[in-house]
Amino acid sequence: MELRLTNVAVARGGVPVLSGVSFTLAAGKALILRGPNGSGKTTLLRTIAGLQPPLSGQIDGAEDAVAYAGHADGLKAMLSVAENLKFWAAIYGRRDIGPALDAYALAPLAERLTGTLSAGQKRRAGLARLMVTGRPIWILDEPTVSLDVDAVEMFAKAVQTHLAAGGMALLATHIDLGLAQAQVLDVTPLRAAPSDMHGASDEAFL
Ligand SMILES: Nc1ncnc2c1ncn2[C@@H]1O[C@H](COP(=O)(O)OP(=O)(O)OP(=O)(O)O)[C@@H](O)[C@H]1O
Repeated sequence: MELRLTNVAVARGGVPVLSGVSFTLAAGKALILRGPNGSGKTTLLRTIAGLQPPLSGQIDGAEDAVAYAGHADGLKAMLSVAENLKFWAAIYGRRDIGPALDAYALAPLAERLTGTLSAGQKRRAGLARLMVTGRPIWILDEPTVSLDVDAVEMFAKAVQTHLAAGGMALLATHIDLGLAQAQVLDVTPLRAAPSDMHGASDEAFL
């Protein structure tokens, strides 16, 4: 199994931000997107995750294979950590949340409402979500925001374990996670967009 992008172009707010993106990600491999703020990393990741269509080009291997962790943690504030993880596991027809709790040292917080967690604790619970999905391709947008040094290590270990089991990871991050298997893709924006983008938005809720 592999993820393949062929000549993909993406837009945000109706304005093209990236074009000509091609790569292949094989089982056990990671790809790190690098580029300045606003260069289109999030837009590309959202497109691969199926949250918006590409402008043009071909994306193969993503359908039913992707678990996405964007800027939001994807947690229900009024559910506990364990309830959130069980909810996500159930969506993907799974039950076991033990390894995810262990990987992110969440057992002591398992019964806490996620709305009462610190930012870093929430982020750990949000990342643990990916593990319970059983999906092979993890798509992660700035996953280490709010994480302390120990939590970054937990995350790097979780990704390494996922890759070692034949999974794949696509990450927008500026942190060195020590992923020996990682390729780096430098994202170059088509043009400086802000002046073109007055009032344009493709989000239902901002
Ligand atoms: N909801 C939106 N509606 C319209 N335009 C948007 C929206 N979100 C982002 N943009 C614009 O799209 C372009 C690409 O943004 P994107 O978030 O993909 O960049 P990024 O590389 O992920 O940036 P960062 O490193 O700051 O997270 C930017 O010019 C941005 O201002």
